Amino acid sequence: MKQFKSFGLVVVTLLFSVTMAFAAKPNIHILATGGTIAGTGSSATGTSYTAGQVAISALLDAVPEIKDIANVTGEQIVKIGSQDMNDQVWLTLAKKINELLKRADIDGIVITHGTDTMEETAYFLNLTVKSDKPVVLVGAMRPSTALSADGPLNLYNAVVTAAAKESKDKGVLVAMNGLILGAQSTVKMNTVDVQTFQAPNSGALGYVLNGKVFYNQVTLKKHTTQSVFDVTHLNALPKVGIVYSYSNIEADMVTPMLNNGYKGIIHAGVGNGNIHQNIFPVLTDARQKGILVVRSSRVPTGPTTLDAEVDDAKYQFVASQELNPQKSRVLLMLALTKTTDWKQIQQYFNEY
Ligand SMILES: NC(=O)C[C@H](N)C(=O)O
Repeated sequence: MKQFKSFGLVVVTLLFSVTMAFAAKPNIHILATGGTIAGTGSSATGTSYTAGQVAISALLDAVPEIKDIANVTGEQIVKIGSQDMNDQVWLTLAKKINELLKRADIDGIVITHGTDTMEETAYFLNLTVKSDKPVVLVGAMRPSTALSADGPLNLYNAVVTAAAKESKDKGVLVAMNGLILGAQSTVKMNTVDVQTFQAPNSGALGYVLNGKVFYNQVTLKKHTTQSVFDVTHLNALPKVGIVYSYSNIEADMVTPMLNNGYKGIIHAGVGNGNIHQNIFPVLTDARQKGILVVRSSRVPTGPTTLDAEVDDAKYQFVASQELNPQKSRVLLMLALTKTTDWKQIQQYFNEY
């Protein structure tokens, strides 16, 4: 009888600790979109491969250690190279994440994503997710079949980041090659290197080491719960395009944008967002037609500032501050869902 009692006690204790261990682990949901992290190639050493081939379940099976840090569930949203990313996927992701994060049984989200447009998706979600729970994007520069594929450790680090209490209210994050970067400041800086994601204007927010996160700074830009942008009832985004400037650019590169439904033009200018005299009149015509014009720069670092060589107030142009052209496009699309007032839009560019 005594033996039976102590056996019962052991079983209860075991059950309790298993339940506690399970309960103590955060619940992380993975949304998979494809990219090189899910890419396969015919050779382990070559550079040619196809992105977005492997399902999320197989990616997770490759990193069983993830189960030690979180209870992970996952679903496939799309299976694409992120060069094919589009507004519909962004809207789907934002709406889905907002629904998922309302649930008490989900503590954070990881999105597997191609690196080509990761910074844009991250910034779009940074402005449209309405929760302070961690949302972390992750990808890889080498396909899953490569020697020293970077995907498995990146995925592990992304789950560590999403599962960490310290990641709360930091805005949408990118976890790549050991760094934790903020969506607003991170940029893909190298076409092939695994250390491609950097924040050239302000630096990384922190890093992941040995399964733990370490933060050194936070962003002062508005994001997630402070953002005024809401996609709940949106099924499309205003059409905004980018014009890349260069020596001798001619007006006919820009004029088609005045008659094809564009609500906004991002000018990737030279230097501090300067505009060639050949296209300056086209951009002032755009303003006459009510099309918003944002001056950004093709220079990779530094802000595009108000009233440097261009009198923005005179022409009713907006200066992009530290946003590069592709992120300026994201903010202008969302800004245009609220207003066409260039002064208000300039305010958004100052704050976000
Ligand atoms: N490294 C990558 O993920 C590149 C790939 N083209 C993508 O963005 O999907």
